[in-house]
Amino acid sequence: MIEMKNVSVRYPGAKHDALSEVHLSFNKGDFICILGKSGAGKSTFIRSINGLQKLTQGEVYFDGKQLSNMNEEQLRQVRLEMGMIFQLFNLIPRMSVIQNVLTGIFGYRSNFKNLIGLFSNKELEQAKRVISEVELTEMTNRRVELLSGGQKQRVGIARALIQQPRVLLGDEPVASLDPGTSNHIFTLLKDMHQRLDLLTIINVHDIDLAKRYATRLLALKDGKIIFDGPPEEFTEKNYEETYESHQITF
Ligand SMILES: Nc1ncnc2c1ncn2[C@@H]1O[C@H](COP(=O)(O)OP(=O)(O)OP(=O)(O)O)[C@@H](O)[C@H]1O
Repeated sequence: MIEMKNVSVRYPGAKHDALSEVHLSFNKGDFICILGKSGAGKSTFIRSINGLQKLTQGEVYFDGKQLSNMNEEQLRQVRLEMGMIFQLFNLIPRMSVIQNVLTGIFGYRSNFKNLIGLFSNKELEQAKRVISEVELTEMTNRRVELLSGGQKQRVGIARALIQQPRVLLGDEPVASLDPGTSNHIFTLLKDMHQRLDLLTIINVHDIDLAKRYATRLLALKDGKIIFDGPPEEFTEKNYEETYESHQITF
């Protein structure tokens, strides 16, 4: 479904690659968690998958089609098939839950309809359905700035789901949440993943969460993949290698 061939990213002026020679493929049904300490390249990795990040080298393919050969319209279509959730939710605070969720289908509609906020009954029904799937029906018309962090992230998930994606990407979606709420969000994500038969790829700091939910773990260090396998094979030694801190001498 997604293939990364020899992918590297180096930011302008940087001495090292943020992502270095990554060769991987992902299939429907994989629930992948990406581990790595701060700066390891996790966000760069996620953004490379949906074409948000320009590559320095290599190629990403979605259903066999090369992202770098696509025009803006084709890339927009690909991004509609890849829902994304974020650490800081990326919601519009003064708008209601349902208004935020409906922004998820802006990519399918004309700018004019988006501008005047004209939605069909079918679109409103779709929005209500995904809001109920994330258990927020009672909050449908509440402004999102009045919600808790966990509720905001559930709005973020509903906004991704209304796109009817085949791939769900998460860039540290629980990093701002407490452990109980993080666990609830992951339960919800795993449930969606199985019900909709998605490919899910999520960056996560918390190794316990990753081990509990992932079917496949990836660990990144200095932009390189240093582990790729089932969670039960991720050993203490792998952990130390992934999170090893560099000694700073003064
Ligand atoms: N826009 C940018 N311009 C220059 N350097 C960047 C940019 N974004 C990231 N980097 C650098 O690239 C490397 C990888 O960053 P990235 O954000 O992908 O890591 P990360 O693992 O997601 O970190 P964190 O967990 O702190 O979010 C880091 O050294 C970072 O400083």
